[in-house]
Amino acid sequence: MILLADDEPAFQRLTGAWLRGLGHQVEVAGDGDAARAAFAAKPADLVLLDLAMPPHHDPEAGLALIPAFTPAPVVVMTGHADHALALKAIEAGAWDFLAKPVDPDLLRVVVARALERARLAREVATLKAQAGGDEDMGLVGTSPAMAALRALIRRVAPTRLPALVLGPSGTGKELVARAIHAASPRATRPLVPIHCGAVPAELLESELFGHLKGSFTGATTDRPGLIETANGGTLFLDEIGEMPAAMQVKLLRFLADGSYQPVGARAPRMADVRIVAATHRDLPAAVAEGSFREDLFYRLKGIVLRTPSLDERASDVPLLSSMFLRRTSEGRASFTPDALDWVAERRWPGNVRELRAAVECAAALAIPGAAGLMVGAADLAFAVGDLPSEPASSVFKTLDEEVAALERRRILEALGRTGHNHTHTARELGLSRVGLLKKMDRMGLR
Ligand SMILES: Nc1ncnc2c1ncn2[C@@H]1O[C@H](COP(=O)(O)OP(=O)(O)OP(=O)(O)O)[C@@H](O)[C@H]1O
Repeated sequence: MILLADDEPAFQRLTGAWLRGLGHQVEVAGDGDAARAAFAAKPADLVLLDLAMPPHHDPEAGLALIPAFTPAPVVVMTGHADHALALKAIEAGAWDFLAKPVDPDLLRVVVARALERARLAREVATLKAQAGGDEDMGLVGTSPAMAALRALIRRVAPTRLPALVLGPSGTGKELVARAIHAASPRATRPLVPIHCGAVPAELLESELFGHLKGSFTGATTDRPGLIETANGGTLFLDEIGEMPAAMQVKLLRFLADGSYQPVGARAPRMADVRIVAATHRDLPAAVAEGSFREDLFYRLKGIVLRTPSLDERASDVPLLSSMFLRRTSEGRASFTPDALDWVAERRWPGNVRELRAAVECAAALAIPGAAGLMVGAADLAFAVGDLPSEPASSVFKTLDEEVAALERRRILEALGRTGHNHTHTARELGLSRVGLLKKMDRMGLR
């Protein structure tokens, strides 16, 4: 189906007739809002978009609309002299452009190419999902707990049910959300993550639902929210337990009937979005103490998936460690035999995230020897701060070298803890963000 978004009735009739004559189904929308609503109700395979439509008649507003149709290819229609605008549209994600008045032969070719590209993208995504379905779905581990988790993901993925991922910090809840999306029929559409605790409460509504121009100071253009961006796909609400009470009500409404209201909009809009939420918090306890709405909890918990702590799947630790080492060193480093025993014996309260940071940090600190880059137990112990002395594989010649190694270690550890968030890392280390970035540049860590 092709969505033809243009406000001129004569153009709608003529172009619509050409396209139908070529055997396509056509849906017509006369302004930006109608185009979005039509796409939300039934995502088209291709969008033909006039950039200057009501109510703004402003090409910039037209450009801002383009991402709303992801992943359908968008062909923009511009005036003959509007080459610069057409190029801007391509930069904004449009697939191609047609100059008005549209030449029917060119229209036929451009439409056929765009539809073919959409078909190929769908095919690639389906093949990827099928191939991934037989493998580890991005979740490394052969323990029974991981096998059970993967089996549940495969059963849940094809449904529309909301999923709630619970488990301690650093156990792969976000990976589970990604795996559900990738194995679902929505895989060709976007997966949009948002960390509910990281966005200030007063901005969260506009971030999720979008806003209209002029709805508050600083709202200089219409801006789609993450729900609109995720249309047809999946919205991952990370740390749902941090969601402010006022937003919990609005989210509940969206979960109940798929409707939401952008800030400043008069009428509600609809979107078809699957929700996957996650938290390391005890949500039933939050419900019991009144900080999380009970009705929202029951809506979210369509299916509950639990990510096991590393303690519950200790047999996976060596496999995960080897995988992280291979990835971080691009296959150039290996563990000495004592290293794998060491990782298997140690407790990992920060779970996979801590293990990953330790391996990456040890690999970065290890010094190549005659046998290549070998990472030993002492390097790992040094990396996690279990050993106050220097790594076994290195001998510092000068105070500067020792200070540099310490600096590097502290930065890598902090990056690991904050999930590579530069602002949080800088704050933790008492540096300015720019100062941290400069140091990382100097150390080749970016
Ligand atoms: N089974 C796994 N296989 C490979 N990598 C994993 C696995 N589980 C976790 N990881 C890695 O561990 C890190 C933490 O994972 P993730 O962010 O998904 O955890 P989380 O449970 O969402 O944490 P938090 O509750 O702190 O948000 C990531 O780097 C992720 O790639």
